[in-house]
Amino acid sequence: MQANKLQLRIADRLLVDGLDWQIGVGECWCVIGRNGAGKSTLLRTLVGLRPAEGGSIALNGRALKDWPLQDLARQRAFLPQGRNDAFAYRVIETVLTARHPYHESAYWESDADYAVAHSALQLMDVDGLADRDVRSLSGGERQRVAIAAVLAQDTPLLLLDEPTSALDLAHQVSVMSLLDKLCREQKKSVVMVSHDLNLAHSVATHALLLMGDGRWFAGAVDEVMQASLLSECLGHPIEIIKHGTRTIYLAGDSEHEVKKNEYE
Ligand SMILES: Nc1ncnc2c1ncn2[C@@H]1O[C@H](COP(=O)(O)OP(=O)(O)OP(=O)(O)O)[C@@H](O)[C@H]1O
Repeated sequence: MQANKLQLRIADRLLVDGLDWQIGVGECWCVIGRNGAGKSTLLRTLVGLRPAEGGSIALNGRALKDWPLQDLARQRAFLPQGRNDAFAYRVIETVLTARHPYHESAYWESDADYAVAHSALQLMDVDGLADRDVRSLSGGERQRVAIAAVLAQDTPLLLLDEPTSALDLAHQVSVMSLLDKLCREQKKSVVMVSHDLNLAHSVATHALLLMGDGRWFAGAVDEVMQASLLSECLGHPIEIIKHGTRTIYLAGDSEHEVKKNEYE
């Protein structure tokens, strides 16, 4: 996926200005920024759920707006930030809806669709909940079912808005290692929003920093996830500690606050 001179605005605020960005095969991008910086707006624009205010987006060299919806649904899957379950669907049914892009004329899901859905639920450690009403799930269980649906859509590009929100520590780590595996072994591309710098750094190959005033920085994680840039981006001092091969990000002393959030 490629963004050219992308501009995003909401009301009188310029969120992203002139974004030139290429998401390559097998890359895992983490989008970082303060609350309200425009991360979800960017993901929703990349998915095609809202128009850009300027510039263009292309997928496999073809403008996003020129893709038929069914074809697009075979190329990219989206995990939005929140869910509101109005109806009493079973868990397996919510995951099976992700297989609709593959139904040409068939009305019912095939055995193969069930197999894909169950295997996605297993990967997320929620296969035992397949027959439960989604409205009865805990927040973390519901989030894992939603990620299972994204996996069952089986697309080369995954756009995930805070995939680890509501997950316990063990499941945060297992989701990150699964994303890492999907990128490395299956050459999927991932774009995820995360507020957890350590988790993001553990899996991301690249990072996009949204500064909240239209400016942005994109590049390989170690180029972009630097203390000074992150501190400015997040409006709070960030310290970096090297521990063996690991890089650990810590929130610094707030007495030395970097720059107040001007847009809240
Ligand atoms: N429909 C809308 N009407 C007015 N303002 C909106 C609308 N949608 C989004 N905004 C504003 O646009 C800004 C960007 O929102 P967005 O959801 O993209 O932020 P974010 O970076 O994802 O934040 P968070 O970290 O809190 O999820 C916010 O200030 C938000 O209040």
